Amino acid sequence: MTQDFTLMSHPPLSDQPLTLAILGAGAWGSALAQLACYNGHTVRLWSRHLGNSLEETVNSVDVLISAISMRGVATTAQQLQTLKLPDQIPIVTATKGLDPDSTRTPSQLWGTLFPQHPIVVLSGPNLSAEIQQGLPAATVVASENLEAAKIVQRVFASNRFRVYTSSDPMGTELGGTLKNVIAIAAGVCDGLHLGTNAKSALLTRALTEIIRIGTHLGGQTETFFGLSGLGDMLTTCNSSLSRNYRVGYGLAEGKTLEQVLTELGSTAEGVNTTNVLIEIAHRERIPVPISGQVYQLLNQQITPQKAVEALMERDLKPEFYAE
Ligand SMILES: NC(=O)C1=CN([C@@H]2O[C@H](COP(=O)(O)OP(=O)(O)OC[C@H]3O[C@@H](n4cnc5c(N)ncnc54)[C@H](O)[C@@H]3O)[C@@H](O)[C@H]2O)C=CC1
Ligand SMILES: O=C(CO)COP(=O)(O)O
Repeated sequence: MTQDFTLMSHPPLSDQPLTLAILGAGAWGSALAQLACYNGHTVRLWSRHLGNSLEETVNSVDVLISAISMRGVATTAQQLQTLKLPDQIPIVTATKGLDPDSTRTPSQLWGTLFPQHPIVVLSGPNLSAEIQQGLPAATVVASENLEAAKIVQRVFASNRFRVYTSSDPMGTELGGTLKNVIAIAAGVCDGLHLGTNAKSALLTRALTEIIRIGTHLGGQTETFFGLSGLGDMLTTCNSSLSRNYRVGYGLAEGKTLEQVLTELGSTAEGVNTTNVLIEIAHRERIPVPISGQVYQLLNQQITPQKAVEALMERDLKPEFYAE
């Protein structure tokens, strides 16, 4: 049994109504389903908890969208490989995380398992609760296959959701992924009441750190100044709607990580992303001072106050220098 969604729709900006499969019926999958239904598309929503058939869900769809948490991406993609996907349909990944086993991004996982399909990354400053309320927002759809990105752009674009295309999937994906680590740091900063100057310093230096890692891994510098980079960082680091921000805030209040995650009861990708990022940074010798302190904090190696001290007392240097 598959679940077909039809909510109140408005005249679509897309050329014709399509049938979409959305995998993951959590906060983000549901918000994406609402946006697609608003444009008159038929949405089949699948999750392991709904108990519906994955095979029936993907049968004859025009676009497949994954909004599964990182921990479910590899197994779900492997499960899909055993089924028949319609030829060459775009696969859209909206997950913001890094795979702990391979240290790869979701789009890399999908691309390896489905080489015949164009892979499109969807990422931007998109707190699902605001989108579900119908508030205006913008996002980026990025792919090496620009035609596929344009199809996805038309699927979601409306008077409440502005969608830009990009030809830099890696940069677009990493911006949304790495800012979750920084959102934890921003939550700590606000939870300790360090003030506006400290927060601006943190976010500005964090953007430099994200660009250093992101370009090393293949993203383009300019992408990190766009919606999926700086844009998403500003949203997530300034909103108590962000679960990653709430993790940092809770730790600053003296709660344990376990306590914070239990209270949250939902996905905070930044915790796993920090651990995987530090593994990559050690392996590739990339300096990541802010993420390094978040790592120590999450792994109970340092207190929030000591993490701030450690960042303030680093070696003095010019603001901009060549690596
Ligand atoms: N909530 C938001 O505002 C946004 C979330 N995202 C990203 O979307 C992804 C999902 O986030 P949410 O929907 O908020 O999380 P959620 O916790 O509300 O939902 C997670 C979904 O993933 C599924 N899932 C988890 N483990 C699985 C497994 N092992 N196998 C199969 N399915 C599994 C769950 O059943 C659920 O449908 C995350 O990577 C998040 O960073 C991106 C943009 C906005
Ligand atoms: O990615 C998000 C907003 O763009 C959602 O942030 P959280 O996962 O921290 O809630």
